[in-house]
Amino acid sequence: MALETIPLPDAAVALDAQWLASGEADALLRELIDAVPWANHRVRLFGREHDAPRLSCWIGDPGAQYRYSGTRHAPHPWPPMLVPVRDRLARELGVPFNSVLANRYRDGRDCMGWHRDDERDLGPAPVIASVSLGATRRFVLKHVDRPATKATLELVSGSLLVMGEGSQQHYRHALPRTARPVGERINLTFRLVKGLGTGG
Ligand SMILES: O=C(O)CCC(=O)C(=O)O
Ligand SMILES: [Fe+2]
Repeated sequence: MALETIPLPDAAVALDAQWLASGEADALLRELIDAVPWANHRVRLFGREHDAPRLSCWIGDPGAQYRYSGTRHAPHPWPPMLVPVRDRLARELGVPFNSVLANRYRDGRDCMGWHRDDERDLGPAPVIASVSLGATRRFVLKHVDRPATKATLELVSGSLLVMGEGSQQHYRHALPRTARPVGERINLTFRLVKGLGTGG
């Protein structure tokens, strides 16, 4: 693993452009397209509900619930091909990830708006491991208090982006839409949901 630090104040962010070999990344993309029950999640924007511009699936250990649009959702069980990926990330990063949000961007119109992954269930300083498969897409980070402090990263197939301490507290991130013709992409954000089984 060759993680390179992205120099951003107040946050530990690192990128390994070649965490998976390209053949491995291609195979995983194909397998996940078939194995995952992709669905349109609903998102709330300015008080109104819309279909998110992407397909998603929340995957994890039983009890690793996920909140969106004000509702708690039970996780889909781990598809077998994600288990070695999760275990390798846990080993290399020292974080016992128990869930992953899988997002599927069918083309350049699919995207994700500015947000933070700062759900209370992830604790005050979550480490999020983001694995990208398929088409290269642009990923942007912007400091919450200083909008001039930002970074633009090209997330290629097989890359691993680690958003560590401070990254959710001090930055927002987004995956903008693009008019360029781009193929399909899957992104996997591995997370550690705390307090499993407490029901709180
Ligand atoms: O698709 C990406 O690279 C970003 C996904 C993301 O930010 C998320 O799942 O919270
Ligand atoms: Fe995110």
